[in-house]
Amino acid sequence: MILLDGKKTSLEIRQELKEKIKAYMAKGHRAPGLAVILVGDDPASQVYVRNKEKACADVGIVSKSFRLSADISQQELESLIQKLNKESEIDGILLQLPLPKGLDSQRCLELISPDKDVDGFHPQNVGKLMLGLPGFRSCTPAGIMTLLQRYNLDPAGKKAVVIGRSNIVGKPLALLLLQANATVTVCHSRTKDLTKEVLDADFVFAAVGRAKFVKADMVKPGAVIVDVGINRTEQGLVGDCDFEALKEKALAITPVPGGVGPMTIAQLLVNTFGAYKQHLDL
Ligand SMILES: NC(=O)C1=CN([C@@H]2O[C@H](COP(=O)(O)OP(=O)(O)OC[C@H]3O[C@@H](n4cnc5c(N)ncnc54)[C@H](OP(=O)(O)O)[C@@H]3O)[C@@H](O)[C@H]2O)C=CC1
Ligand SMILES: Nc1nc(=O)c2c([nH]1)NC[C@@H]1CN(c3ccc(C(=O)N[C@@H](CCC(=O)O)C(=O)O)cc3)C=[N+]21
Repeated sequence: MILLDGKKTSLEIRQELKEKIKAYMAKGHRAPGLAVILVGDDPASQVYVRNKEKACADVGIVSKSFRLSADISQQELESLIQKLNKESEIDGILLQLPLPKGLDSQRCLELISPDKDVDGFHPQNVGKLMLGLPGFRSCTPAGIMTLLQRYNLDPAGKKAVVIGRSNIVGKPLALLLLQANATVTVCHSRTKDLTKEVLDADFVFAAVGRAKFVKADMVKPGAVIVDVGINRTEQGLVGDCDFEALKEKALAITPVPGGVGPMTIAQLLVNTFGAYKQHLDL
């Protein structure tokens, strides 16, 4: 079994990025800048935002965090986004999701300038993904594709099953796999015979949000398994896949923690550097 080590791979990517940013700064350019907006006090979101800040500092991206109270108005949040859109030293804007009730996240995401949309959530970037045009890609799916590439696991011509169809993971992941020439099936809560679909797959991607949802008897021996799930249980952080049972059967598998999560953060840094280079060229 090959352990797809997202932690290690993300550190390699971060090291490479650090060198590139250093080279830009040595030429006299400003540092790249990322604005992170966190509304409310959801503990999980606070952990992610802290991890993102640390990762930025480590590679030389200046991160500016905006921690707003849960009772902020839609209007106030929109004004902050509009202000950040205009700031020349801010290359990327990340609005941590989910937002507290009463705030319209879709409206906010559409307000973020597409050239600063390092999360790849703006309809313009989503459309570009659909068309196969260059643009920002959602960090989790893009990070997963990079992880597979670094382990020389090519889904071209293979059967890929994605469980989950969210706008941030399942749907964009399915499009990236299609672009990589996989034959893609997307499953969800209304899928009739999930086991039958998953048993057929050479590559299984689980983004469901239910602890140990994918069991060993659901997958074909020799499949590649990518576990996106982050579930906080009494036994700690658990993925959507039953890792202990699946590791015997899989050709390769991602752990949780230490798999997809760190790759998501590395991709955010890569996207921010991409936005920075575009902004310097303008
Ligand atoms: N590691 C990382 O970087 C990231 C991890 N995550 C984690 O990944 C998981 C998924 O996140 P996200 O995509 O945002 O989740 P959502 O809750 O938005 O989507 C879950 C999907 O799973 C489907 N689903 C639910 N129950 C079943 C079922 N019984 N059978 C088949 N499909 C089912 C849903 O179907 P339907 O559409 O029909 O309701 C839905 O499409 C979560 O654990 C989240 O914490 C998320 C983002 C990044
Ligand atoms: N605008 C926006 N963009 C996002 O990309 C976004 C978001 N909102 N909202 C929430 C989800 C979730 N997400 C994760 C990122 C890193 C880890 C991560 O680093 N996980 C570590 C463990 C961290 C821990 O201990 O909790 C790991 O898997 O090893 C997990 C989940 C990004 N998301």
